Amino acid sequence: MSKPLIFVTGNANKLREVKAILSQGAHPIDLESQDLDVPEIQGTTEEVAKAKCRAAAELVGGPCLTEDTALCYVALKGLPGPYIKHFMQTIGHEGLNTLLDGFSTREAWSLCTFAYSAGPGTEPIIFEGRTDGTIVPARGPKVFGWDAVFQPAGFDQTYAEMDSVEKNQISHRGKALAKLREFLQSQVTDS
Ligand SMILES: O=c1[nH]c(=O)c2ncn([C@@H]3O[C@H](COP(=O)(O)OP(=O)(O)OP(=O)(O)O)[C@@H](O)[C@H]3O)c2[nH]1
Ligand SMILES: [Mg+2]
Repeated sequence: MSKPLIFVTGNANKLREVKAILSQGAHPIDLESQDLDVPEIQGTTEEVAKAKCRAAAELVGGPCLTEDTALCYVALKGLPGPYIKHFMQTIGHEGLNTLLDGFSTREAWSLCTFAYSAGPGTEPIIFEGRTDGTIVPARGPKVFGWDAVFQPAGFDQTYAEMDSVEKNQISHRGKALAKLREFLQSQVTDS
């Protein structure tokens, strides 16, 4: 390869290890690094939610709304959090339970984050709703995400066992939507 390959990273330790390995062998790879600010969806629920909304606004080319849902374990200081989708797809309902084996608490909270952007380049506004509960062996229909393993505090049913009206009244999403609705309605003018 004539031109050096650009490794986009701001991490000097990564660069050192990658350079060391790629410079070995019959065809050493010539690397250069550039510390560029590229989207990397990792961080707090708020950071992930805002990044999603910014990207969506660019694609939509105007005002838009996004929503990101997190499932946060007390024992894991809030993880899996915004990464719950990948956890759910990989380890399923059973894995979401066994993940907590050996910990002293199975408490969790579900967190919904709506993000509204007025358009590309404008900072998203966040509306959050949180419901505390416990992770339990799956009960009820397994039609929506991790509904079957989340039992809200003060109830003896999982989200999956509740009817949708009851769930919406107490859910993370229901609480976030109440705030979002107030905001959106306050934006409406009579003109
Ligand atoms: O049991 C559940 N009760 C809920 O109330 C709920 N809300 C979302 N989810 C799941 O949690 C992950 C979030 O990921 P997520 O926010 O990125 O959503 P998504 O990728 O499905 O949609 P979107 O990103 O296109 O809006 C996904 O696996 C969703 O299926 C829920 N599961
Ligand atoms: Mg998603």
